[in-house]
Amino acid sequence: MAAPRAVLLLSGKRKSGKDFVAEQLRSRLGPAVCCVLRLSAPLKERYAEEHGLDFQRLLDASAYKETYRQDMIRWGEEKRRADPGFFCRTVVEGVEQPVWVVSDTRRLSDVEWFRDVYGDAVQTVRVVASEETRKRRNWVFVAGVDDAESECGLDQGVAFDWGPCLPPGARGCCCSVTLSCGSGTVSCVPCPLRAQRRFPVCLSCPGWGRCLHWNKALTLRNTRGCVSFPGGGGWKFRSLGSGLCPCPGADPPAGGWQWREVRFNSLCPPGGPPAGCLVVCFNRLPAANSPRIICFRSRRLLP
Ligand SMILES: Nc1ncnc2c1ncn2[C@@H]1O[C@H](COP(=O)(O)OP(=O)(O)OP(=O)(O)O)[C@@H](O)[C@H]1O
Ligand SMILES: C[C@@](O)(CCOP(=O)(O)O)CC(=O)O
Repeated sequence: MAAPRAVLLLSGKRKSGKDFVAEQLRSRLGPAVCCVLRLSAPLKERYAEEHGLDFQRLLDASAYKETYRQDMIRWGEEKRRADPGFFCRTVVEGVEQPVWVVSDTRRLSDVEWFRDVYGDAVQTVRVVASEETRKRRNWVFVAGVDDAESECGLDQGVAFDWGPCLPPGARGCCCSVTLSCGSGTVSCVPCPLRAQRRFPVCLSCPGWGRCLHWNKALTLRNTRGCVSFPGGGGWKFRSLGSGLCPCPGADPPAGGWQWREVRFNSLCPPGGPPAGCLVVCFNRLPAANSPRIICFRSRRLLP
């Protein structure tokens, strides 16, 4: 088996479109170049065998699959406890194409396995759809599934290489922002990424966050005039109040945060954004006066 040139690990909530995106990639690149790997395929196959079910029906986006999801999760987690790399090893067996798209990465242990084995070839991709869209695709919240590791295992802890909020043509990020509060403490923004509920994201922790309520939580001053929103009239950055972040010393300083430097780049600098930067990626402009969606990717704590 040849080593892959690229391994794209797709993750995202149920009905966000992971399989759809994976198929798009495969059809654009062609089956000789790209193959779609599903960690859940060997899981579903064995589960179907053991439980006398229809394996093919567990593979598609059907109600049939959803009936068994919770029990498949339980069953798969038992297997993973015994051998965390079991499903990963099984899906890569005999694959010859140079580009692999793993369409259902759900757990940190899966990301770690691929990174350990394939190193820099691995790229993490977050697929995101709004709750409304997912509902239109027949998603309904199920306790024990949507609030469990299977759905939330990668909400934190991975700084995704690719996200949903890049403007057309941008790679990596569309602007980078350096934050300083003068005292070196960290700030947090409330973030509804997880099931649209507000939860704290610490800017010192790597990972993607998304702030839908920018007026309440995060506003920016567009110092260079490179990015503007219709009807916005400039951006401000406000104090967020306290009690949002679990990290010690995380409260914003008196008077709120200030910008030390704001850089807007159309492309990420080679090697990624400078250390200590908060990388902010802006979604396509929404209609005037609708809530702005600001996605950000944080790096490390600023000095
Ligand atoms: N961008 C899109 N445009 C149109 N339809 C889409 C798009 N993305 C997904 N869909 C449709 O939404 C449904 C759910 O998508 P998909 O199965 O890819 O989601 P998923 O994230 O893989 O879900 P699951 O976690 O349940 O496997 C499918 O019927 C798919 O065709
Ligand atoms: C049981 C499970 O593999 C089902 C995944 O199905 P799908 O990717 O939504 O088609 C989910 C999990 O492993 O947690």
